[in-house]
Amino acid sequence: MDLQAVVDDIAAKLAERRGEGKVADYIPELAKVDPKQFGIAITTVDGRVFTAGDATTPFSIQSISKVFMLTLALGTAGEALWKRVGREPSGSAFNSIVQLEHEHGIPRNPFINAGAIVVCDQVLASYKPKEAIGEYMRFMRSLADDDSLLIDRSVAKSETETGFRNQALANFMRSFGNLHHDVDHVLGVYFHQCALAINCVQLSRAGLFLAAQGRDPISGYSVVSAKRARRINALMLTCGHYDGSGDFAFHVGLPGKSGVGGGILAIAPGKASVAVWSPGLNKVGNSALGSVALEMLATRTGWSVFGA
Ligand SMILES: NC(=O)CC[C@H](N)C(=O)O
Repeated sequence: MDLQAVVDDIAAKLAERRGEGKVADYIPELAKVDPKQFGIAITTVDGRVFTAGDATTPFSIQSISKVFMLTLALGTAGEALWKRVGREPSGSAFNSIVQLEHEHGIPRNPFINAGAIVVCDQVLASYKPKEAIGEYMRFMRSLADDDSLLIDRSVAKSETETGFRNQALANFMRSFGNLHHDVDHVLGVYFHQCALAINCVQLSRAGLFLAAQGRDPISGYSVVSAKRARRINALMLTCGHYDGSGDFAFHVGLPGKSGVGGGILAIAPGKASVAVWSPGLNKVGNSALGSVALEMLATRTGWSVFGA
């Protein structure tokens, strides 16, 4: 299959739809991003890279970071993490608080904000806040095979100043005893992980271990066990798009994780890691054109985990 022709065709077909959706504006710094951008990058398990559009323009990783922080937290806490966070789709918005009261401060899954905040708290059991961010950056640079990755401090600051909802979630969980560290420290780590600037090429490279049974097929480095990679993919499939997870499985059929920066990481197990980016979001907070692009890709490649 000519994957370069596939991504070129997707970018060409979506050219006139650039700007669809609504850029996240609850984080003031993200509201400044030009919505008419679109990029796609595929890194295959045999190390080939195919790109089209704005594939090397950096964007804010936002919630896609939750996949990588979860990987780090499972590395330090192992299965004990699952006592503090569930593995069920929430059927609610990414920043919802409603289930937390009924479920005694235990978030539904690690990919909604409440769950990701618990994951940060878990990482702080092993590292001081600055070290936790340092460890995350070391991990991301090594996975992306790119030492130039940086956190966008203006995005982190913007979210620190306006993250009232996340503060509410963190304080609420603390009241149930499911947050063990200082709320400001936990959120400091969370906001900085979300503020990582990354482009489609770097992101598709960073996710490659999930397409290759936990092992980076290019460096040969074992990131996680095959079982853990499979389980992270399962969580991405069921919970990676919040209240749009069912629809994403229906249309695309790949484990995926979205972020309000407009990026989506999708994993085609045994085949490739794919990153798409377009800042305009649909009503559940997932990239509008990014979702369409991945549906086109899945249709053209037959890569859906549910069959061609
Ligand atoms: N869905 C997202 O990407 C949300 C991440 C964002 N940093 C927040 O906490 O609101």
